[in-house]
Amino acid sequence: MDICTEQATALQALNLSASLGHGAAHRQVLHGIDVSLAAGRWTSIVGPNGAGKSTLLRALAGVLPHGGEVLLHGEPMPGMAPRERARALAWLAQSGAGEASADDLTVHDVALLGRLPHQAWLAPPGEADHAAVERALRQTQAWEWRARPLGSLSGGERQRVLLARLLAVEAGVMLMDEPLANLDPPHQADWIALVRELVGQGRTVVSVLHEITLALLADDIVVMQQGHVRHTGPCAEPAAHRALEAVFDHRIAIHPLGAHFVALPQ
Ligand SMILES: Nc1ncnc2c1ncn2[C@@H]1O[C@H](COP(=O)(O)OP(=O)(O)OP(=O)(O)O)[C@@H](O)[C@H]1O
Repeated sequence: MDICTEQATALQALNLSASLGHGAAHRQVLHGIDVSLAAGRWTSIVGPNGAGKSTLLRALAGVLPHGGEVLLHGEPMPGMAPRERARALAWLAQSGAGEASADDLTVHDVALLGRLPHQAWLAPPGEADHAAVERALRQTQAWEWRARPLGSLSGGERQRVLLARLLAVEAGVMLMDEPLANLDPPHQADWIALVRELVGQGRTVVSVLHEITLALLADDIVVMQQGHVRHTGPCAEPAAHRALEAVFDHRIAIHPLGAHFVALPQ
């Protein structure tokens, strides 16, 4: 079932394929993926280790060469002006992926990087940029650390700053790879509340998550295995739960808990 039969589509992959590695390590990682991600909803992408979740997210973010097409609001991404695209779609990389180079920057300056797509070439940041950065750092409770170098923070604190950088973009579509990595349970709950708030404002959130119980709090789910999408649909549907159990070799079982669902190891 297509997620977006009734909603507008924010992002769409058409026959998407991608390969990684060179020489003997070269391998095809995504195999002809067709998926539609609904606008104004929160979609979780889940699947076993190595299923291709991060690769799919990177291809959707336009940061990985790929075959097939990615459409953002119906428009082919390569045809969009880079700044326009960077304002419309923001991406949070998997924790630790290429962020060490920002270690000497202050927390404030890291978050300010999220405003680059809004700034004129070589122009200093304006009032709107500073306001967006403060808002974002307060949303992730990172404002107090604004003068500290990123490299001096713990893993979870750092993750909250990188999340603030993404929020500072104020993009309509936000892709997040393992946004809950290193976050303690209260900050995981804060992130979920924040996503609900963003979706309530009409934004689109797509997150790769490993914790299935948390992933099932989303509106929709994309279940991946071995570079293929095995299922897409609303999180509450039994077909999604059966697909999840199958891709994890029935080593998890999904049970209802009040209005939600929990995934328990078998
Ligand atoms: N540089 C690379 N060269 C070759 N293969 C790679 C490379 N990077 C990743 N892969 C392979 O691509 C596949 C998909 O990786 P990807 O990181 O997208 O999976 P994932 O579903 O996000 O995994 P995880 O849950 O472990 O984070 C894996 O089998 C991985 O081994």
